[in-house]
Amino acid sequence: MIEVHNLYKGFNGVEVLKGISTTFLPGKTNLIIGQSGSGKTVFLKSLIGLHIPEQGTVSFDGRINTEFSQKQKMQWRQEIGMVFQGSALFDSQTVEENVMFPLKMFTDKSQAEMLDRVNTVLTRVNLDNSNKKLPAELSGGMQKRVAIARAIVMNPKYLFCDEPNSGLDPQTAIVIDNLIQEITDEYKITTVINTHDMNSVIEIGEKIVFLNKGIKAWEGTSEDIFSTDSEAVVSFVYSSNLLKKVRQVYLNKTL
Ligand SMILES: Nc1ncnc2c1ncn2[C@@H]1O[C@H](COP(=O)(O)OP(=O)(O)OP(=O)(O)O)[C@@H](O)[C@H]1O
Repeated sequence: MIEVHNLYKGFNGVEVLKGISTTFLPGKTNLIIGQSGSGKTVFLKSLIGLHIPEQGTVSFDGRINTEFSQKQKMQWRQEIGMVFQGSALFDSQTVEENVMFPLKMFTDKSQAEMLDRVNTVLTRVNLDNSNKKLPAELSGGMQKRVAIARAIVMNPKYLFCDEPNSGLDPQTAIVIDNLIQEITDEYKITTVINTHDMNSVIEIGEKIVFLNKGIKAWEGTSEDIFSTDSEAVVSFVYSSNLLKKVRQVYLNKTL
């Protein structure tokens, strides 16, 4: 389980995260949602140590990440897979080289062992026969698959995804969401996803944390979110006229 306690982070005296506490469920897909600028990326980066919080703690199965020794930090880094916004693949490297990168960096496996592992995860994300292609030769959805393969190649305990659907059409976005959900279930990973895609909330939100102006304004499940009366959540969730109408018809509630 990932436990966050009273997390504060700001820049140049301006607070962005204002005392966030929550837990992310083990072996589940946990979503962080909220409007643009609500602090989702800063929060995600603070969880994985790319931002150092001014106050508060993040613990991974009871281990507080800011208290790690150098050796423990290296170990913990290897337990984390990350899918960055926009995939963040190395443009000049092939699919195979991109996915092999963490293995080369963190392990002393032989080339044959690494290749075997790379092929296993590429098959898992349904990307056989693309080993020698460059990212530019792939569609956006295929690039996300490569990014997911790279994120799971080290068999991580925790998977963090920053807007994994950005730039994808709605149908491809659902396929990528489902892939992340399947991998989470299969490998029992604790997955944390930043998104503002309501389809993701419906499809894969086993736990949802809603941020509003750097504060955790609500948390619950994808079932609860459509019936909550929290004003901030309602105005985020029902931001489209179509959903406003659905709310009116099915829940007999107006905004
Ligand atoms: N390195 C930084 N230095 C200064 N301010 C920052 C930095 N990173 C983020 N911020 C500020 O923190 C606030 C929250 O940004 P953040 O990127 O976390 O929002 P977000 O919810 O992820 O938005 P989006 O959905 O558009 O990606 C913004 O006002 C942003 O300008």
